Amino acid sequence: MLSPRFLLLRSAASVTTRSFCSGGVSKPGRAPDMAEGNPLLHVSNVRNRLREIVGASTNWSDHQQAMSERVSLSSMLAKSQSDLPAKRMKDSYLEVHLPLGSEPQLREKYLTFHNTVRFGRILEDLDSLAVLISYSHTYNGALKRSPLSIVTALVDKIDMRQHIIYPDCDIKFTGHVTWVGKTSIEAKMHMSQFHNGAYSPVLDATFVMVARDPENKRAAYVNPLQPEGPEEEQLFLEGEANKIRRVDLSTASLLKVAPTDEERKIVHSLFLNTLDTKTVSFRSRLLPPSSVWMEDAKLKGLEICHPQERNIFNRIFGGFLMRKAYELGWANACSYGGGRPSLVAVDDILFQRPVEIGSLLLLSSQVCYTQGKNIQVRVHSEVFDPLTRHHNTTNVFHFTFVSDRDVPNIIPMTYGESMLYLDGKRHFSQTVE
Ligand SMILES: CCCCCCCCCC(=O)SCCNC(=O)CCNC(=O)[C@H](O)C(C)(C)COP(=O)(O)OP(=O)(O)OC[C@H]1O[C@@H](n2cnc3c(N)ncnc32)[C@H](O)[C@@H]1OP(=O)(O)O
Repeated sequence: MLSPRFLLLRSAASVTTRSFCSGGVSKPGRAPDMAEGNPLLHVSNVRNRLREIVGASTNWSDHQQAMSERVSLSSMLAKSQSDLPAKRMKDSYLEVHLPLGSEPQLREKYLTFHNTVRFGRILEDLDSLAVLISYSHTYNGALKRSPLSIVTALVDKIDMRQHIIYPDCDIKFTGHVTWVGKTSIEAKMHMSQFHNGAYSPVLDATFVMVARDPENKRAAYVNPLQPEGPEEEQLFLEGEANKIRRVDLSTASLLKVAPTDEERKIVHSLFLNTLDTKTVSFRSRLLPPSSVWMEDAKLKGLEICHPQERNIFNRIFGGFLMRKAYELGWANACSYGGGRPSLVAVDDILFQRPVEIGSLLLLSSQVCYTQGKNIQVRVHSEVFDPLTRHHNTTNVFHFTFVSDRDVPNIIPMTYGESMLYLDGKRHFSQTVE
């Protein structure tokens, strides 16, 4: 679904003759709509808007006061979903600009050493946008503040449609709600970049957001969604199918059930390939040529969760967690493959529990599956409480990278590692399907 305004911008963009983004061209990658000062939502205003919607504090010292003010909004929550008016997809449609071409001072924050765009920053922007889209869907003009606390539950999928993101070309995000349950919302977003005189697609993302009460303690109803026309009906049906697929995937998780017959054969064949034929022993294992033991393909990190990284509900911002996990995963893929890997897909990032401010966040990345030039990386994050010494998983992230060369085969040694390998293979197959 495209709004008339979006169509107008696309046609304006298509008349320019600028060829490509390079440092030598004046005002490279500056889209006409940005150049003419079109008053569209600037990426840096998304978070300010979110703060206004929920009444979040701008100073950490005021956060308790802001939180207690929000508690009083509980009485504004709907008692059932049918008490809320149905919304259309266009009610939540948003278009946000990241003018890297028009605003050179903005580039610094997004720039990598290799003169590409930091994908971790894009993940942060997508997360904020998904939240704003969800608030647009649940907007109630009669209320000054929204009583809902909308959090990211899952990044279902991010498909890269091109690997290069230019650091000096304007970027545009668009998106809207495509499906709702009772308390959950699916938002689809698209990112495109102004290049060769027109916007071309860079990525498609699907996030699932969950609405909670003002204290973020229990689920809260969201407005139903009324699709209009066959295109929107189709999006809604896909959302329904996505929900069923997620349930099926979680039911078939290798943490709950045994691998399939075919998967068992794969694990056994990997095992046989590592046996030392000279010793006829189950215990003596040899690494096959051009291979790496899984144990040797890990990279770990620690984050101290400072107030600066808080979200509007005074927990750690999901986008920050994604950025940190992505950068660790990328560094691991980089050191594993020996080249500079590009991201192919992000899938199934699960936000299992919130990360409190002040937490010690342990991030652990593992290359878990390889095929040709492809590297599948899993990043696990957990908070560690130094007083109780308890560890609690908060997130699991899955990233698929492609290297510029063939990479060594990753080989599991233990049964647990074999399950990680199969899980990685399942995720990889999903992304290349
Ligand atoms: C100021 C600058 C920053 C501005 C940016 C603001 C951005 C704010 C966004 C964030 O940063 S959020 C931070 C990252 N996310 C989190 O910390 C969430 C951590 N996870 C949780 O708190 C819980 O796991 C969660 C609330 C997501 C789910 O809790 P429950 O498992 O108890 O949920 P419940 O069983 O009550 O189900 C509620 C709904 O969620 C759905 N759900 C739960 N887990 C899901 C999942 N994994 N995938 C899809 N849907 C899921 C579930 O189907 C159901 O939908 P329906 O009512 O529509 O049927």
